Amino acid sequence: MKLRFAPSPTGLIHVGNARQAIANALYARRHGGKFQLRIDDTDRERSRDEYVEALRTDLAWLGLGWDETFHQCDRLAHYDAAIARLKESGRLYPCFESEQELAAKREARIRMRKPPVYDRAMLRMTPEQRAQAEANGKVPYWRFRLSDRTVTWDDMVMGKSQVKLPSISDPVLVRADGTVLYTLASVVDDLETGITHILRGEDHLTNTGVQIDIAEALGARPGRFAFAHLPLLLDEAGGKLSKRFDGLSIRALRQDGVDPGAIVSYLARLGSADDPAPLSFDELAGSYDVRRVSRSAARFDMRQLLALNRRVLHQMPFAAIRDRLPEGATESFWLAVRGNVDMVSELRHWWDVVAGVIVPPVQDDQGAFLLQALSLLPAEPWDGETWKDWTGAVRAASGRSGKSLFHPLRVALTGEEKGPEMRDLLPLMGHERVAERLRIAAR
Ligand SMILES: Nc1ncnc2c1ncn2[C@@H]1O[C@H](COP(=O)(O)OP(=O)(O)OP(=O)(O)O)[C@@H](O)[C@H]1O
Repeated sequence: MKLRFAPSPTGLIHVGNARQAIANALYARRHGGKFQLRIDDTDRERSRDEYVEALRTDLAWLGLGWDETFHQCDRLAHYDAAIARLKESGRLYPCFESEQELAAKREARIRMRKPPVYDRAMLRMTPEQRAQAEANGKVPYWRFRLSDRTVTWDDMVMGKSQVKLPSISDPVLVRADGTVLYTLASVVDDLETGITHILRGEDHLTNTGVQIDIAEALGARPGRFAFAHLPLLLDEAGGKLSKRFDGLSIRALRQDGVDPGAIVSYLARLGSADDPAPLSFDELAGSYDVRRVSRSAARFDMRQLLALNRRVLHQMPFAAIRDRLPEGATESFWLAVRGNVDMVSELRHWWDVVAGVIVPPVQDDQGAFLLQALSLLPAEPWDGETWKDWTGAVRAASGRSGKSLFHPLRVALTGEEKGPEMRDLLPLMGHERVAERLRIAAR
């Protein structure tokens, strides 16, 4: 068994693309198959090396390793061989119509209330007419003659699926400059590199009908591939995601400090019968079933992702996050703050609170109270009991309790209204820092 993720390097991958990559990787892991990363870079105008680099980095960051990888551009000779075979069997035929001619034909068909399907005029050309066109300096591009049938398959997500080939225009597979189009290159690679299962977005449904026909024209047996078409992921407003706007790119989520494990957990189960839960890749793979993915479009919801991110961080051991913590951060720091952060990027602030410099806000009318609290601050060493002992003494001396006791102290020491337990933070801050902040806040 072998699966593949085959992005075109035309932009930063977004959560929709990542959902497909994750589905393929989980399916492969679940069933002991291989996972291939194929770079679909035959469109030289839109493909960029920096996006190849970016997508490798993003997939690796998500923890999606691959067993093999290649660029379509390195396999041009294989596509040429397939093109030669299809020409020989008469399935590829040369065309000379210009864009304008085709547009005019389409309009005419629409006016006659006929479907705007290519009329195969070029298939009826005589050899003399072809020779004449070429003598006039025209260079042909090549269309694939689709079979006159309805292609059906049992889709693992969409169920019984079909594409009526007569209602589709014969696809162009070779441009006039001799370069191959994705539609053919993809089939050649899937056949020659032993792909068995194709999980991809439902934007490929019609393509699948066409590609099954091409695969069979190249000698593949019917049913050679198993297919699953996952619904497209929409943004929160129900709009289409695009590699051109990078708001929901994996890169942006990474820069915002979202944990890769949370992204994978979220996207693996979003729009399926299973609720997203903070699970490791292996745990997700253990129960992964693509048939449980819903047929309707799923919406990406940032709040749900952040809620999951919080749960992932909450249970994360120090060793797993050490590299992403601010320099010098200790295990006790992590254990103190992990239950209170939505994103890794917030850790910088909490590290400054316990080990750096923050400027606490001046609190009106609290000066005397804060100085009184300062005078009762115990000497070090401090531990998990110090906060309780200290505030107990402050309560007795000031007569305050509840919010009026704790709130001014928390704000003076952390600059925040809410946050991790003060009993955990206090020993990390140490006497000198605490005393200084009380003094500043009391001014
Ligand atoms: N919004 C989406 N939700 C889910 N899957 C998507 C979405 N957009 C693309 N995909 C899937 O991502 C995979 C990678 O495809 P591809 O790189 O062609 O993405 P694309 O975003 O459609 O890019 P391009 O605009 O360059 O064609 C395909 O399986 C495709 O079906």
